[in-house]
Amino acid sequence: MGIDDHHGGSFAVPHVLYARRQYSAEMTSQHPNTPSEDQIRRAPKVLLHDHLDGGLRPGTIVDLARGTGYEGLPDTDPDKLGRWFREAADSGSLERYLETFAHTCAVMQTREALVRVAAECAEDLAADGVVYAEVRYAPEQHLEGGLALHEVVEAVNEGFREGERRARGNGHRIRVGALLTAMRHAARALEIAELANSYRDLGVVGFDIAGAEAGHPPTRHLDAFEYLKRENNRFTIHAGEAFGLPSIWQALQWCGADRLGHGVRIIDDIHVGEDGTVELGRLASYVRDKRVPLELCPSSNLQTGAADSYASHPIGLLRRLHFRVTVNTDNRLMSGTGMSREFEHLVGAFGYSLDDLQWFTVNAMKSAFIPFDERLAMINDVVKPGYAALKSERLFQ
Ligand SMILES: O=c1[nH]cnc2c1ncn2[C@@H]1O[C@H](CO)[C@@H](O)[C@H]1O
Ligand SMILES: [Zn+2]
Repeated sequence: MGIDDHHGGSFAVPHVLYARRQYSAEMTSQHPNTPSEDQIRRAPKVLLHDHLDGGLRPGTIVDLARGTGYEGLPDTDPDKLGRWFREAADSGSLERYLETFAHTCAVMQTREALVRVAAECAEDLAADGVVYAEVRYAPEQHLEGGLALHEVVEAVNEGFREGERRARGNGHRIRVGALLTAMRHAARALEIAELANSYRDLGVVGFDIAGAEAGHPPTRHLDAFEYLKRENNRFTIHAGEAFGLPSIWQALQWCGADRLGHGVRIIDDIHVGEDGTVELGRLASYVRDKRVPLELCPSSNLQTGAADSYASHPIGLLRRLHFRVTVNTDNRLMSGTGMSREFEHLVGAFGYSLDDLQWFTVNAMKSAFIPFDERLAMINDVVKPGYAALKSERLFQ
């Protein structure tokens, strides 16, 4: 059976792979480099795909709703509200998953709210051991309270700086860059791309498009991507999540995306034979040969129906085939997750070692949109020493 024989939006990975993976997971569970939960939390982590409006603390949503008079929340008890988001997002469809953002966006319409949410985002990521993050949001979704687009960007930037300061005060180091997202069903992509360009070197490191994928091809926003290329600016595109190879192909070959948001359905172009031999189609070969970064988000994929389980998530095969795989949270609130949690799921499913987690982290740092010399310094001076210190712990046990 081929990997592209999928039903109802999920992928069937051949049994031969399951069997082999389970065997190797058993073997590696005894491996001295298998990290504990505490080590995963302390490991330096790099996050490239995280939505600001998908990561609010439930208590903050309740506070902000009370302050602004928003009465649409499905619950005002923070614990119950958190559970509501996770369950409502667990719908098996991207469109239904996206409906939950109406509530978070509703309470993010003032300068104060945006500063607070951004500051808490940086603080929460830092407390989880994230040292570098690119956090995205759609400025056009935060104008209902009368803010102008540039005021939204400045409020979020102020929040990120405040969160970085607070994190430092708590003994954590983090650096956060913003990605400005345009909504793919709307028609403001060029305007948002121009906004991203005018705030480059001022806290904004790139551009993205998001929203429902089926029926909204990225080529609709070609003018925005061509503009950014002319400006030598960088962008990622949500592609290959709820829709398959044509979306990935357009994002890369028509739009010129530097990275793929998700890109998980590249698996449709990879054939694994009964005997375990692997054949890559032209597009999958291109993605691997050109080292196109895949911003994979395992928990999010389980909720939107893009994958069935962690153990059968295509990340296992893509990592084995040395695609430029990165691990991401997508929406921490809707998935009840964080970077440590995503790593824990993968360690549980695939028996990954600290070396594997370092590999994902170095991949992510290499693929970040900050300048090359800074990426290199983050890898050599922060990521590698951090993992080396963790790996050395077993010598003293
Ligand atoms: O996984 C996803 N796929 C596509 N769009 C998404 C995903 N997660 C969030 N958003 C969309 O991006 C907007 C800006 O952050 C969110 O409001 C949500 O509509
Ligand atoms: Zn996303």
